[in-house]
Parts: sequence; structure tokens; C-alpha cells
Amino acid sequence: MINKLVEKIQKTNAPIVVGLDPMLSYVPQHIQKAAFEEFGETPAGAAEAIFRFNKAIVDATCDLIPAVKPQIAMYEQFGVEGVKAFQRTVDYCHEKDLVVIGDVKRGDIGSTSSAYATGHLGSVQIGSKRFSTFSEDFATVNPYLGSDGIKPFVDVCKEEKKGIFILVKTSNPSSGEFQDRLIDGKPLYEHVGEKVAEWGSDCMGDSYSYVGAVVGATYPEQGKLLRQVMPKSFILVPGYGAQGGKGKDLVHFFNKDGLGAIINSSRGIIAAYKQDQYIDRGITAENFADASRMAVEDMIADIASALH
Ligand SMILES: O=c1ccn([C@@H]2O[C@H](COP(=O)(O)O)[C@@H](O)[C@H]2O)c(=O)[nH]1
Repeated sequence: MINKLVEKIQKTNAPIVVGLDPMLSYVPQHIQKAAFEEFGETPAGAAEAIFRFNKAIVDATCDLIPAVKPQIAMYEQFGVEGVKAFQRTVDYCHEKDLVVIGDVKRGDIGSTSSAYATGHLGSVQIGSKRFSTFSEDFATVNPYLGSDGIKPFVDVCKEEKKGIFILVKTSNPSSGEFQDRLIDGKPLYEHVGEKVAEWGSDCMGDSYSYVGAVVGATYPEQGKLLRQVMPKSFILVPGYGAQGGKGKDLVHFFNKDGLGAIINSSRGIIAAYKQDQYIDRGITAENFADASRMAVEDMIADIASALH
């Protein structure tokens, strides 16, 4: 799957991921109203509304982008119905030939990680049959439990040619509380980066490993260092847009081949229709998906101008 991700980035010339983080408050009233008329003001109604919202955004942007990143928390808040909307979203994005990165941030003791890896990236045996359930192409993984929590994901990646992005240096303001702590003279995130490079070394696609890393756009200096520490790992970079990251912060996340990083923006794209800069260009809640397309085009141009 890492090969497909690289090919799609090269084809679209867009190292970006649209984050599908559909809070109900971002879903325009006309979509909520139609879904509630059919399913009531219920979790099922909310799940239908967020799926319709996602579908419109995917339809408006899928020719421009290589990948999407649905954030499972936004779906889980609506319980079982929300999880069904997550699954419908993954399936619809696959129909559109997009690479799907499930932002699920899993990781536990080995046996439990194994079940997470099976559910999100692998297939589960039921009697005489096997089923792929969630079926994302990549999943985000939390490394806090160490190697035996990561190994089941790596094993499934090898079997299924799927991939993972391991949290190394996260984009949030408090990420330094633990991740910047010095151990043997080096910050914890650097130790984790070294392990990512090691775990990924026998799990290679054509040019990049199936084992990638998450490093926030909000920490460009750390991104520069980690790019050197993990030369063969793709970096998933959240923090662009709503969290303040800009194209100029991203230059050192990329390798000299122009690859090696993929930048996520969620609110900046899915809720673009609420921003003055797009309202001034004729956007209303009715044509919200057109604003998402404009925001994707602007993001591609911003990153390209920073890199060239
Ligand atoms: O370090 C991290 C890891 C994950 N995220 C996730 O990315 C998106 C960012 O959303 P924006 O609206 O573009 O800020 C969201 O799903 C986070 O959970 C992150 O931000 N930082």
C-alpha cells in the first residue's frame, strides 16, 4: 500500500490528505435537516448526516488528492451508528480509489494489538470463512506500550501489504510533556523515531517502508531531525491549517526526492465554507463542498510554493 500511496502522490502532485473529521456542527443545516427527517434526531440521523457530508466532500475533491484520513473519534461519539458511518466512509473512499488512513491511534499489549490490527488492517476468521472488516489501508498506532504492542501491526502489514503511522512527535501544544523528556541525552521522540526506522527496515516497499511516523507540522525543527533519523519512513504530518502549520514549515519533512511526507488538513478543508476567504469567493452552506475543493487547491499551491 505504501507503493500505491507514493504512486498516487506522484500522479496528483499533491502530498496531502483530506481529514474526514465530521463534527455535526460542521455539517450544514440542510444536510442535517434531510437526514433527521428520515432517521429522526437520533444517532442514526447524525450518522447519516455525517456520511452525506463526507460523500459530498469526497466527490468534490477525489480527483485532486491521493488519500483521506477519517478520524474514528468523530464517528464513535455516535456509538454503533457512527461506527457504521465510519465503515461506509472507508468503503466509499475505496470506491473512489483513494488511499484510506484510519486515524484510530490503537496500541495495547500484544494479544490486544493483534485484534486491533486484524480488525483495522487484516481479516478475521469466522468458522470456515475470512472477512476483512474495517479494511483501511493504513492505521495510526500509539507506541507507548513498546515493541510487543507494535509487532502485531507490523506482522499484519507484511501479510496484507498495509501500513502504519506510529505517533512520534504529535502536533498538540502539550506534546512535549512526555515526548521531549531527555533520556540518555536524547528526547523521547528521537528514541521512538529510531525504533520506527528499525521496525520498518524489514518491511520495505519499492522505496519507502510500510512503517511510517506521525510528526506534527507545528514542530518543524523536530521534523527536520526526525526526517534524518527515519529516512525510509513516510511521515504523516497533521497540524497544517487549523492548528497553525503553514507550507513554509513543511520543507524539511520531505526527502530530496520530493517524497517522504504527506500533510493532513481536516477542519481547514471540511469546514472551509465557514471561512471568510471562501465566503468572499461566493461560497454558502449550500455549496460547501466547492469550498473544500478550493481549500485543497490552495493547500496544494501553498505546499508547492514552499517546496520549489
Ligand atoms: O499529532 C497529531 C496526531 C493526530 N492528529 C489528528 O489529525 C487531525 C487534525 O485535524 P485539524 O482539523 O487539521 O487540526 C485530527 O484528526 C487529529 O486527531 C493531530 O492533529 N495531531
